[in-house]
Amino acid sequence: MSGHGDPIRMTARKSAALSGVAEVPGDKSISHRALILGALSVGTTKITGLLEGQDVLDTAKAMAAFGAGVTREGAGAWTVEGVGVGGFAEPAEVIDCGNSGTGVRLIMGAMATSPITATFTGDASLRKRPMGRVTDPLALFGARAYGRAGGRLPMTVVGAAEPVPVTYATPMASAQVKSAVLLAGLNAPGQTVVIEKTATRDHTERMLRGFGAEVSVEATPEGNRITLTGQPELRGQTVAVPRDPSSAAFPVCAALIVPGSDILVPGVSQNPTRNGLFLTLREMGADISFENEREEGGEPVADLRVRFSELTGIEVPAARAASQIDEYPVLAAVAACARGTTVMRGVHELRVKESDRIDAMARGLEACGVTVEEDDDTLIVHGLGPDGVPGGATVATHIDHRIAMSFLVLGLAARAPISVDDGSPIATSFPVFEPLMRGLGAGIVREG
Ligand SMILES: O=C(O)C1=C[C@@H](OP(=O)(O)O)[C@@H](O)[C@H](O)C1
Ligand SMILES: C=C(OP(=O)(O)O)C(=O)O
Repeated sequence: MSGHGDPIRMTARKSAALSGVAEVPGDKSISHRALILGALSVGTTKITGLLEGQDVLDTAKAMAAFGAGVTREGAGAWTVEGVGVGGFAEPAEVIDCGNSGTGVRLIMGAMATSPITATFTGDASLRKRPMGRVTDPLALFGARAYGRAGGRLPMTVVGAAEPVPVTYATPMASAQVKSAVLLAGLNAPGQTVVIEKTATRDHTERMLRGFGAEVSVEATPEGNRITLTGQPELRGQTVAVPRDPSSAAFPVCAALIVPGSDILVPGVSQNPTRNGLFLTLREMGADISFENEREEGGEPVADLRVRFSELTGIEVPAARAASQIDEYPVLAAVAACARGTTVMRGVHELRVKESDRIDAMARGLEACGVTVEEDDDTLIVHGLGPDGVPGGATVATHIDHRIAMSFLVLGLAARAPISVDDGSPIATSFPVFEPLMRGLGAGIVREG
């Protein structure tokens, strides 16, 4: 949906201890991929636990527009009748990916090596985000892209009629770029290779293998070298989507900063390409125990028992950035409640998310009475300790779900309430955020 609806003003007030079980919904990254790989397979893919957030619903609609049969059978239960690699039909309508960078970039990759043309758009946030990072490598396969200045949406991609395989070293740590190249490589003859200096989330590689593609990963001095053999026959699968660790971050962080809290967050991914935040929080002194470690939906998971903790600021290494890239906003909120300074380095990529997240967090924290320093690639938060954050501000969320949720979490621990000007984007990734947080005892309300 490119139409961004009426803003929803929301407020969080200082909370009594949080308690209970926080069952967060399905992983957003895996949900997008389940739909796309299902569409590129022969036969039926049955998905359970699909995240029914707007980002993923927009991808489901897009897969139907490219010719797949996409049906909702029940809550989180979907089936996809695939068209096979190279089987995408030309969509008769503009593909609207709403707020989703993952959706648009992966779908561009998936269609770029078929002889079809598609036009993509999104909401006001997505239309500001750079697409050249994906269309540059797609051009090497023979695809062409025509967008607005700076490689912005709306953009038309003309797929390659005779695609050639590509070897591409990603210039930035981005699972979306890596995934777009691998998905394009599916319909190119021969081997497509992606080299990534820093490992990013590896769901595409894992799931491609699960759907029957040949994918190998080799550690080299230049980083991981991922090789895909083109033109496989992908076969429909059963996919049980595990819970989203990026959503789990919000109740986990809320429990850490609200005194007396003690909660359980089951089934949180321990995939090393996704678990950076939990390592960082432990280094800050967080009381988090990892119980019942097991595998769910092909991902290593654990139940997290989280208790309120007196936290200390740390230096978060740049090397960890990719494994917690979406968690920096809520980490910055937690850092405000820690004693001492938290230095987050290597975070430049945050500037090209749904908003410029370094700027959005810095301005919002300042409005709440927290001292912040930033440069292009660094965010530094001077913590005020538990019960030290004044709050009492309304923060601009810039159509960014993670900024909205981060400040609502901070409002649970601040001295005076914190409001966000628009909480509606929360529905893109975590549609049950409000009832889930209220179920733990958090005072989060809609205004007006
Ligand atoms: O591949 C994915 O599913 C994602 C990759 C990350 O983006 P980048 O590839 O831009 O780092 C992340 O921020 C996004 O929420 C989901
Ligand atoms: C960056 C995010 O998503 P996307 O890039 O898919 O819009 C996110 O969910 O934090």
